[in-house]
Amino acid sequence: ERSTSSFSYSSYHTLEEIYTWIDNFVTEHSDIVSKLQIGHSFENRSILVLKFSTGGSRRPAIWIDSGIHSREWITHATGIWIARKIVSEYGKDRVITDVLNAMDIFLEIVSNPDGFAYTHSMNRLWRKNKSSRPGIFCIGVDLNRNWKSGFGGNGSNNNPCSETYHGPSPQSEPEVAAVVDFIMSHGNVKALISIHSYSQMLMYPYGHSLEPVSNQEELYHLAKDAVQALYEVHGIEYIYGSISTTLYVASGITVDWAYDSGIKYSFSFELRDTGRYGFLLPAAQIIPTAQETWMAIRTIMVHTLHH
Ligand SMILES: NS(=O)(=O)N[C@@H](Cc1ccccc1)C(=O)O
Ligand SMILES: [Zn+2]
Repeated sequence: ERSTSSFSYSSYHTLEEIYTWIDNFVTEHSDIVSKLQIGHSFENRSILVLKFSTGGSRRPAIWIDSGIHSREWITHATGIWIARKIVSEYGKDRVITDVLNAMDIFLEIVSNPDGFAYTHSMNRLWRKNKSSRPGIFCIGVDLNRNWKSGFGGNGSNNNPCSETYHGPSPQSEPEVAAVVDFIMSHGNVKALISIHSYSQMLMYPYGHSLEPVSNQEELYHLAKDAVQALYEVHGIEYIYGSISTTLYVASGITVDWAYDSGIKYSFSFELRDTGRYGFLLPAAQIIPTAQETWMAIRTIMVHTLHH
């Protein structure tokens, strides 16, 4: 269809519908949004990033990704809603206006397009990407275990048939390499937010070790404030803390790589719910989830702007 006005933000969508929405969204908001292609997936689908910018060149930036695990459909839906929220709040909400007058925002809504397409076609609960290699008869690498920091450590698996298979080497997967290349060449990303589901948690590094990061106090208090802002929207309670102490040890994860690459405000969300529906969260919860998640992300953005 020609415009986003017929797009339902309270429904789940296919890859094709999301990519069409992206094109219409960029056309309708070309003054502030542009579409970047940062690479191709294993099965040769485009890897797309929305850039929100009000000018300048290579401004400090905030990176947000969703959908790294393809079955976590609430995260893509939240990413789409957040894209629209950013453009609707610019010029209205003082905080977002200040953020966008000083920083750029990059939003990668479908970080695992092959896996996402597969959840619509063959297996709703597929998690990994769809890479295959000679002599290995299980498909896919866990894109949240393929990053360099702590690669191959505890909380990742060397078995290609495992759901947490880390892949043959760090950044072996094109979906990870594309993000690493983009963020490293940009060189001015100040915050990274990687969105997963489910468990209702807001976490920060490290996942691969129990040792606290240098700015642990700051991240703890920022997470606390973000979770409070989230709670005030619909009364949903999140827990927060470092990944390894709050959830479990996980190695080769996005936020550990980001942190070790100098992005000192790196967070990972686990959105709704706590297990009643899990990955099959009803569409009726998309907008409430996005609304509350936005308030937490907004809290992180404004802290990043001022520090
Ligand atoms: N989304 S999930 O169910 O896969 N859980 C995540 C938990 C997680 C999220 C962020 C960093 C490390 C670990 C996972 O990758 O295991
Ligand atoms: Zn996940």
